[in-house]
Amino acid sequence: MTVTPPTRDPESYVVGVDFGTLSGRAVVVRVRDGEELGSAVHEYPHGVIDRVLPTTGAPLPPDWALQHPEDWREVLRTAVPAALAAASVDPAAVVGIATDFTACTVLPVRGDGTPLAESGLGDRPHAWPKLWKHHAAQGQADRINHLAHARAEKWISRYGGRISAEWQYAKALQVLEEDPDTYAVTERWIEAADWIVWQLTGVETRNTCTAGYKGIHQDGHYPSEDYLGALHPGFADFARTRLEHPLSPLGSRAGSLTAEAAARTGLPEGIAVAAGNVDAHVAAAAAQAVENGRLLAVMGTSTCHVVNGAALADVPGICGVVDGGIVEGAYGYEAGQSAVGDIFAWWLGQGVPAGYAAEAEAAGEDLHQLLTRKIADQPVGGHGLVALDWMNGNRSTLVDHHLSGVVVGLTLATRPEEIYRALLEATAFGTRTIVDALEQGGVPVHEFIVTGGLKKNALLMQIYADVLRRPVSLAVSAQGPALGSAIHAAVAAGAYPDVRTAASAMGRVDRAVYRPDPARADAYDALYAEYRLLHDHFGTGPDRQMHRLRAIRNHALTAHNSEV
Ligand SMILES: Nc1ncnc2c1ncn2[C@@H]1O[C@H](COP(=O)(O)OP(=O)(O)O)[C@@H](O)[C@H]1O
Ligand SMILES: O=C(CO)[C@@H](O)[C@@H](O)COP(=O)(O)O
Repeated sequence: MTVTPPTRDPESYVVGVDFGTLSGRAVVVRVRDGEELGSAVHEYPHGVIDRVLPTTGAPLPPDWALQHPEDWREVLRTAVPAALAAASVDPAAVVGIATDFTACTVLPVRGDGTPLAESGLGDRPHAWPKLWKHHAAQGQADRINHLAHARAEKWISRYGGRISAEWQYAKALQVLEEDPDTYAVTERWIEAADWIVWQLTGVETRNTCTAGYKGIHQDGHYPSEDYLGALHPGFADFARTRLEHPLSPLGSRAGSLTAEAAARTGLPEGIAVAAGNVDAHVAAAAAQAVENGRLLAVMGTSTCHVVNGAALADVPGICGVVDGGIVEGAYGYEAGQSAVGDIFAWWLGQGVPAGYAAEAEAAGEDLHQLLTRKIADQPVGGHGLVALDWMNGNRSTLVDHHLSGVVVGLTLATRPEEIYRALLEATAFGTRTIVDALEQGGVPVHEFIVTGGLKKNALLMQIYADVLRRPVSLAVSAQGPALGSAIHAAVAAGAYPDVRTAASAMGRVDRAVYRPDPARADAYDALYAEYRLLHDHFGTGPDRQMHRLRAIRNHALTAHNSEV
């Protein structure tokens, strides 16, 4: 017997889908007020592919990170219907869907959008989608930056003076140089943010956010053929042949849901599909952080910092500034830390004795909660440690993924929870460096707002308030990016005239939940000074020790892999 779910009509609803690093989350939201009625998560079966290629079992070189397109399609097939069921709304009342993605997660495709990895080239690593944290193109990024400065390319200052190895051009150039046959059959090079919209609408579109921040699209142009050809003669036509496409502004309607996508998701055919977006930028709407000076830190596996400004400023070390990159009518600034929660998770996986796991289980806690509780009352500096937050390289403000982690001050008395706290603090110091760089570069920051999985750690939030000497506001939603996408879906469906209006009706924020304590803030100033000494020594000083160690590692592993 088919049970018809109770319907809350005549309300209308929208669906937001957030494609993260390890899973995709769908949320069903009421258009009138942003109420979240149901959600569902689908973990990617292949997760992050960083050890062996699934098709052949061949080992991947160091610093590689790939994903499987089928994992993303499965989110549409499973999480969207599950969220609809959890919300108990009649699918016929859903008027739009929007998606956001990690970035720069990018893939080579045929002219019809078929991923190369799924069209006969599955045994070639370079045919697979490269995840944002694929860091094996640092050499290409270094050359991109060197040449841009040598030729005084105007756009380089919009990217803090350095393009990251995580962004589109370094990754594409790596394909061309290491697997020219795969590059030759790449008809389009597309952000996963736009590819997923292609799956929903059946037509290719490109959004202003990823084109601007990750695709070096500034003032209406991609980098010139002259510049690209000077990088590599075969790269000259890269932007014209593989990227060029009219751009869709954020919140605009990219197209309509096809019959096939309707069958896959359980949503009505023909509803609005919004232009693609990035997980960090889209979340600003959910946290009411679209007004100038409200900086949103999206804190999870990594942290992205996004803030709008009225004026165009070139800020050294930021990821980028894009006109309308977060919301129309403002310059959107992005900066970031390539690992935050990932660093804490690394430590729990490596450095915690078995007895701690048993203690956590007995207390009904996870290890994050246990270590946080054990160390929460220690006075600032009581562990005698300072760490660098570069275990996944440094995105801002050094833009160098061959930098690595450091913990200074270890003794035989150092406890696991003390290292955990030093790592929490290191990420706060990294954020202080970024906020200071923005302000010194001419981008005012009036408010610091947090969204993402880490906002639930009260010790971490208090450390950020103390280290930054600023109140920390919290987005209300536990699903910042997915709610942000839902807000963009409402605009694309015509329910609101623009994203700002929709954000004020559908977004929520709790202001100044954590306030700085002056004594702790003073104590943190002393530790921050120690952090800066390490930062300058390893990050900008003449001693390139971290780069030498990376080269020694790569040489050893490459030699070993070619022997086995
Ligand atoms: N209580 C906690 N304190 C600190 N970090 C945590 C805690 N619980 C989970 N994490 C970290 O949060 C990260 C996941 O954040 P989340 O926002 O859910 O994911 P994503 O960034 O992929 O969207 C993981 O790296 C995990 O180590
Ligand atoms: O880099 C960006 C956005 O530019 C993020 O998508 C990337 O750091 C991944 O974010 P998550 O940590 O998975 O939320």
